[in-house]
Amino acid sequence: MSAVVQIENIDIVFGNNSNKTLELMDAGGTRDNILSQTGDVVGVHDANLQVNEGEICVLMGLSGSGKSTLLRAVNGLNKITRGKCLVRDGERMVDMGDCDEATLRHMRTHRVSMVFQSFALMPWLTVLENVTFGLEMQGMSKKERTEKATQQLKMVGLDKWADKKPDELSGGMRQRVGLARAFAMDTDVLLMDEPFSALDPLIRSQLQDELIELQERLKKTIIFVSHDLDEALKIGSKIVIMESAKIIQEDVPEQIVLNPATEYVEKFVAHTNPLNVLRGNSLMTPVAELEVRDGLHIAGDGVSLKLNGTILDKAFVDGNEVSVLKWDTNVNIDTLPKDVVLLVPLDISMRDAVEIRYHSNHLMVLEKGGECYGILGDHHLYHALLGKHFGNDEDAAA
Ligand SMILES: Nc1ncnc2c1ncn2[C@@H]1O[C@H](COP(=O)(O)OP(=O)(O)OP(=O)(O)O)[C@@H](O)[C@H]1O
Repeated sequence: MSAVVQIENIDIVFGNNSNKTLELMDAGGTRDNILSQTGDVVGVHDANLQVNEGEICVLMGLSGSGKSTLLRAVNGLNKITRGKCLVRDGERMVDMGDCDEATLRHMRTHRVSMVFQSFALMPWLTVLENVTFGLEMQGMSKKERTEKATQQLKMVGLDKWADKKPDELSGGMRQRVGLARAFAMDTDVLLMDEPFSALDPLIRSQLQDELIELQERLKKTIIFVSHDLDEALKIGSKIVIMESAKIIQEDVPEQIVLNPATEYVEKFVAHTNPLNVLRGNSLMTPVAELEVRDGLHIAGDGVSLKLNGTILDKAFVDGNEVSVLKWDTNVNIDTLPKDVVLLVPLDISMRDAVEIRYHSNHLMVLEKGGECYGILGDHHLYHALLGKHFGNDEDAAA
């Protein structure tokens, strides 16, 4: 995978005694300790992070944990005290903390753009002019930039509002203009600092969906700051958790929920909705762990399975054979018959699994490439809903 942003051992210190502060940081001093000794605030402490092309990397953590400080290092808005923040510029990597003004300007106009929480629109310009503004800095002709901006406004459903001023728009619409402006710049990297947090939940969820959709089409590399884990899990392909200026966990969403690295992460995770994150393969009981009686695998809830090697041959409910039906996301769950055993994809989302179980009478068998991997029943789903899926809880086996 190719890195677009490569953060290497970054420390960011606010204050006038950075040499002394770095010494104290290296000696293991805490933030509070350092503040009282030097008066400096440690914004980021020894952060390492690689963000690859097409990823949405979400920086998550409590207020003051250093998310915005780290984000702002990527476009050179925050001075890096020590370490490197490399951003790809064609064939080379530019160190945003150690480049001349012209390079920094080039990077900000062509490689890295930013969407702010406060929208940061210019109130005296129209919606269209707000979007074309950055394109003018890129040296684009008037005709070209009007075309491009109109196209981006269309993408966020605001082309009819092009001539309005920002104060004639709602908060959600203004943030859409902010998104259109950032996407119009067509930079490889988009930095988004809590862009949706000022919006009400419905609009927020809608904009999250739109961002995911836009990203699928445009394949940008996005670094997104949020203090809402549900938002992070929904949009992030990678989650980075920060606490007290340090990165304490970096992983894919499902692993953050299944294996929180510390109590701090566990506290965040405890309040998330597992339906949106967990998948069948991390909840199931593997076929190998099922009891075998008289040549049948006992799946539980009255269901037993006859396997031919790893292939499901027959299914029985209370000793009577029932049909086996394959389900995938192209099949409408509402149309599924009730008295069948369903073969579902190994990585089925928990939301689909719960919905299937709501419509059918029996547990599911997880398959991939025709081979059976495990079973997923009520016990597994309740287990996850109750947050008992942390660690290696033995109780997970039905
Ligand atoms: N320009 C600055 N000057 C001095 N201290 C700063 C500056 N910017 C940030 N800090 C400090 O650095 C620490 C990290 O702040 P930062 O804004 O990165 O946190 P955050 O995780 O983004 O928080 P929030 O979710 O509240 O925005 C805080 O203690 C903050 O006070």
